[in-house]
Amino acid sequence: MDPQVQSALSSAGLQTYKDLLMVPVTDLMKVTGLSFKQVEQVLTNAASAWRSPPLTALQMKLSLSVHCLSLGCPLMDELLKGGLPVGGVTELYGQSGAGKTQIALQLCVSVQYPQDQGGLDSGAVFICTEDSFPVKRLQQLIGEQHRLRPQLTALTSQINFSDNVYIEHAADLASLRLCLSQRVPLLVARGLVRLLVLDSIAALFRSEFQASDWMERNKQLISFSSKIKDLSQQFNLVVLCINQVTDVMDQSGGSSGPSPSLGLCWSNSVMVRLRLTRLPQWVSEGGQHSALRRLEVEFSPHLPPHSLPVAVWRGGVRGLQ
Ligand SMILES: Nc1ncnc2c1ncn2[C@@H]1O[C@H](COP(=O)(O)OP(=O)(O)OP(=O)(O)O)[C@@H](O)[C@H]1O
Repeated sequence: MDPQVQSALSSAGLQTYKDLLMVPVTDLMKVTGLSFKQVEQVLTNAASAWRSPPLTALQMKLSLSVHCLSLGCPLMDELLKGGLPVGGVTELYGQSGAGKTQIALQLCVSVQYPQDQGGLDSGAVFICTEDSFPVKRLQQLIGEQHRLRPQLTALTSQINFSDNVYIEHAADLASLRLCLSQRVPLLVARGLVRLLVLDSIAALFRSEFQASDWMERNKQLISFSSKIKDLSQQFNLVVLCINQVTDVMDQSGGSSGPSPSLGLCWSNSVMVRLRLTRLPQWVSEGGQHSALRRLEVEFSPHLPPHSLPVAVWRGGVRGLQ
C-alpha cells in the first residue's frame, strides 16, 4: 500500500480490515482526506484480504461442528479426511469376508471417545438384518483399547464400551421400519447414540421382492432411504449402511468386480460410498496374518477417489503404509 495512504489510515485510527470495511466511503474520504479513487483501491484490497476462499455448501455445513467420526486409524482417517461424515449416509460395500463388519464394530468403539480423540462422546445403535451381532469380536476390540491407545488408559478404563452399543435385530422390512421410526429416534433423542449402523439393507430388499415387484421395491427403497437420510440430518448422526455384494460377471464370463445392487434411487441418498475389496495377497505383522484389503472412496462430495491398502488385525482394521 502507498505509504501516504497508509499513514492517512493510521492517523484516522483505522487499523484493521474490519475497521475499513465498516465505514461508508464518504466518511472514509472525510476522516482520511484521501480521494475517492484511493479509498476505492483501499477497500478493494481490504475486501480481497478479508475474503476467505469460496466453500461448497457441504464444506460450510461440515465446518460448523464436529464433522467426522474417526475410524480409530490415522491412515484410514487421512483417506477420509477425518472419518465418516456426521449428518450424512455412508455406504460401505464389498464381498463377504471383506471386513465391512469389522470396520463397523471399530466405529462403535470409536464413537464413544470424546471429540478431541476423534469420537462423538456417545454410543451406537447396530441393526443386524441377516447375521447375529458379533458380540465376542466387539469384546475383543474393546479389550484391545488399552494396547491401542496406551496414552488414554485412564479414559478407556472409565468408559463402559459394551454398555453403549445398542443391538437391534430386524429380520424383515416391517421390523426395520419399526426400528427406524420408533426405537432409533428414542435412543437418539435421549442423546445415547450418534452412530447408526445398518448391516445390511440390500439383503432385506433382495429377499422380500422378486424382480417383477420392481415398482413396489423402488417405492419402499425411496421411503426407507429418505428415512435414514432424514434421521442423519435431523439428529446429526453418522449413518453407516453396509451392503454385501457378489461379483458381477462380464460378457466373457470373467468377474468385473463387485457392484452395489440397490440402484440409483438408493445411490441418490448416499453421501459417501466406500468399497472394501479382499485381495488374494496376505500380509503379516507381529506374528499375525491377514488377507490384504483395499479400502476405496468410490464417490463423495468432499473426497478425491483415492484408496488405501488395509488389513484386519486382532486390534481392528488398520491402513498399511
Ligand atoms: N479377531 C480377528 N482377528 C483378525 N482378523 C479377524 C478377526 N475377526 C475377523 N477377522 C477378519 O475379518 C474377516 C471377516 O470380516 P467381516 O465379518 O467384517 O466381513 P464382512 O465384509 O462383514 O462379510 P459379510 O458380508 O459376510 O458379513 C475374517 O475373514 C477375518 O479375516
